[in-house]
Amino acid sequence: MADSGALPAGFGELEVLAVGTVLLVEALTGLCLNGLTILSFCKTPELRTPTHLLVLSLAVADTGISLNALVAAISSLLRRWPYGPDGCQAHGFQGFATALASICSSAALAWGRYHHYCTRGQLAWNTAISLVLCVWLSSVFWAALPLLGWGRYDYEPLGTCCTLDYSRVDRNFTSYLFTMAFFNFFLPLLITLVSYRLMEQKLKKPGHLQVSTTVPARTLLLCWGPYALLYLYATVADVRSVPPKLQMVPALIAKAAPTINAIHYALGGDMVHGGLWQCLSPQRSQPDRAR
Ligand SMILES: CC1=C(/C=C/C(C)=C/C=C/C(C)=C/C=O)C(C)(C)CCC1
Repeated sequence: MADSGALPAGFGELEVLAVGTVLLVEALTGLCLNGLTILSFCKTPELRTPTHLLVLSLAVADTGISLNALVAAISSLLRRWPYGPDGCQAHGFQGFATALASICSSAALAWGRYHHYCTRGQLAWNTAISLVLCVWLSSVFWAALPLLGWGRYDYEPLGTCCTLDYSRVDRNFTSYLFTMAFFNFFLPLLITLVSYRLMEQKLKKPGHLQVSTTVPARTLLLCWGPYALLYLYATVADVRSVPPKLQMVPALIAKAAPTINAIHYALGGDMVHGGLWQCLSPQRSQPDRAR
């Protein structure tokens, strides 16, 4: 359906509408919640701490995923991809870069919190800025490689969004997939798991930790695990045996990550409570600066 407007193989009229609607809801909630997080950071000087810079990086990345989902939602509802093959490459690159930045920002934040809670010194601005730069430069680097010929972007089965193509499994695809997944999924997941485990061990006393130690790793696994499974499956078996509708499920699950992250890191923490609401009602108490 990329340009034609005809229904893609394996999808009915109602299913295309359902995918478009789910994507639209995910995109709009992700944009609103992460926009609120970014606004809180910009409007409240008390929130401008190195640890919150990592939350900001995550919110910016998640806004990028939500914008990507919005484009996919609109073209699904239009039932065609109006931006041509170059638009598909740009959409794949933008989606991939922001998705990888989101995964790596979660890991950076886990490490930042470990540093904050378990070592004596506060996280320094230099360290936080270097971490954010590393996250974004490495995400852009890995997302640019398919444009340069290592891996490639193509339409997802619905034909209304683009991502790393897994329909042609060759050495080029497998080598890119495993290297990229190692640096952008397994390593960040390991850093997240180890950081929160160490925090738990070090601060065993209840009430010491104001952050959940299990939600971040679970969110990474839940939101990006299905993609990892689909791509892994594509390397060992014929992916055409997976119904196209089922192939769209990981994309829909992953695009819920911006909403889950915003609820957990910003709305559940002091970012929005202490930030935006404080802007609106200045008589409120100052937020906990350290978290
Ligand atoms: C491939 C792959 C990964 C990344 C998937 C991404 C980043 C998908 C982004 C898709 C988008 C944004 C689609 C837009 O329509 C992981 C999780 C690192 C693990 C290994 C397999």
